[in-house]
Amino acid sequence: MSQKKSRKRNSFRVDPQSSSSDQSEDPSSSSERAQNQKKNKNKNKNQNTNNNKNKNKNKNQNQNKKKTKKKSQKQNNKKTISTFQDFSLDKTIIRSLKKNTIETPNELQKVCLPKLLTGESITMTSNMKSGKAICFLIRAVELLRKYKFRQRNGVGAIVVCQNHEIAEEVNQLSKALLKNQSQNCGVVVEGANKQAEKKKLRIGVNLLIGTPQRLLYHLKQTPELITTNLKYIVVDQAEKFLKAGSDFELEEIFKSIKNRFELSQNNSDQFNKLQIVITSNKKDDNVHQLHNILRRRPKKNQKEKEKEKGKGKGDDIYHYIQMKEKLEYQISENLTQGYVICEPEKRLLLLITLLRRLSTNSKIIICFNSIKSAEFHSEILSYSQIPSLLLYNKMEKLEKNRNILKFKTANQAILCTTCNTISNIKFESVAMLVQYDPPIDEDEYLYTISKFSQYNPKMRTLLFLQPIESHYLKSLKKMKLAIKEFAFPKNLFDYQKKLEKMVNKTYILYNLAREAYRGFVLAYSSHSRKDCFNIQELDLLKISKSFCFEFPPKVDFEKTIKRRNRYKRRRFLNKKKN
Ligand SMILES: Nc1ncnc2c1ncn2[C@@H]1O[C@H](COP(=O)(O)OP(=O)(O)OP(=O)(O)O)[C@@H](O)[C@H]1O
Repeated sequence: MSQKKSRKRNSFRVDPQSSSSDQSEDPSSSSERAQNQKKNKNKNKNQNTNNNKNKNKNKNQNQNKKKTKKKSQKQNNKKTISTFQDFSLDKTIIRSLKKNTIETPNELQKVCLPKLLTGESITMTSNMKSGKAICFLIRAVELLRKYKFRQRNGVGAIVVCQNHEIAEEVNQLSKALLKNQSQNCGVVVEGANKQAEKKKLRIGVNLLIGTPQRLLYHLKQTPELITTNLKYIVVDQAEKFLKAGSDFELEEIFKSIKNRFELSQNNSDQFNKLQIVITSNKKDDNVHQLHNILRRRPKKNQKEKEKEKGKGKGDDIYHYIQMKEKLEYQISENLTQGYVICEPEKRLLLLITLLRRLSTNSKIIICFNSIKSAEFHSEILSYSQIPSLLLYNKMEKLEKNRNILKFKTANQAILCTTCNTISNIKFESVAMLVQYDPPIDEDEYLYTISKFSQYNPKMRTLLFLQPIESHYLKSLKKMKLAIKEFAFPKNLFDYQKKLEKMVNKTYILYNLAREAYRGFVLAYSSHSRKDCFNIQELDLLKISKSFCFEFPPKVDFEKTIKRRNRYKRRRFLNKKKN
């Protein structure tokens, strides 16, 4: 019994190797053992396959879990980004956004802001007024805050705008966003006093907004302008630069910034670290390529490009975000759109005649292409006993609000303004919108008309065009707009000589007229639609008559235009050489 017990105990303890030694000792039980071994082997096999199956199951389960996690993360991201707090922006920025009635981010901002806030360079393409400026300005303010910029640190961010109207608009938005911050912003544009700008730059500007020529001037001629701490550059509405053929000015700006970095010893690599943001209202292949051109990357062979593609490194190290390809506007069917073709010298007389006939019991808005022009016309209308209100973005807030309220509550009123100013104000019961200077392009025309038709479906619109601007009309008609020609009135109010005398005698009026004339010509020369608005074809003698001058006054805009032409010629010759 003791032996049996010991065997039994051993059998529990024996390992597979020792069993082979047992076989040699007891051959009669070998067949049973072989069968057992087979069974064990089969069992092991089954166990292994089961294990493998379990492993695969686990793998699949893990993968599924990961997928569901990612999905839920994405869903969470979509769900969570509903307010500006979700971007973990500073409270002060959110407060100033709220003050400007910007409480929830729109679709574009939900996509672009996270990328901008992580310091990525991007190109944003989307419809007009879709919140691009707000998006890049939030990043600028956040960046200046983060690095605790002081005036002595100089410029931390630059925004390049195509014309002074856009620059002023961006400046207003930046001022609103920087209200609770210790950083400041400044604008440098053509037509403004250079010495005053230099003085401001000497004291220190953290967010610098400007038109390309004036920016270039200060980069080259103002050594007190500190750019060694620059972190961020924005090119706003890049398609307009390309349309106007002024992208070479952008290249020059980036070149001189690079030179400035190279001159300061410690910052030789800083140019490559710059965050560059490009915005565009239209999808354009050239806008897509602008990033590499501005970065001044050396051109690569086909082989090098293919090699990089294989490694997963493209030439494009920035994100291209396109929200909507086509602009969608809704224009009320009851809206009457019209245009009148008018010789330049008769524009003002036509406007006065029209207003005299129409202004009883109706509200009329007149859009001009520059603030100075709006100011002058408002003044000259009141001298001609047609009282009018004035409205522009740069105005003092109190006066601006007062004028908006006056116009909104009046039964009969005339408002002189610029296109950019009124685009975001809700005006109701307006009888007529007069576009004394045509909007920059068809899209802007459509945008303003559709905005107004929302609140004034039975309104009339009137576009003033000169005979040399017939191309503009063609492009409007291509968009299949129901725009018809209004007959030119036979008896114009004969007032020209009186007006000229009045302007000549009154010092304030004369200065206003001169500034308005200058503003008009500068705005005309910076038009992106060169096929429609060609400064070379503009008859300055006739135009000066519409500003109540007998002869064109002496103003220094020719210098800027000449300089621009010189740049273009040089660039054209360089291209030819290459
Ligand atoms: N999330 C938002 N909520 C409410 N209003 C907004 C929002 N984003 C922008 N806006 C308003 O829309 C208007 C247009 O915004 P913005 O100037 O940023 O657009 P944009 O796309 O840069 O226009 P542009 O076509 O002139 O380049 C501004 O008055 C701004 O206050």
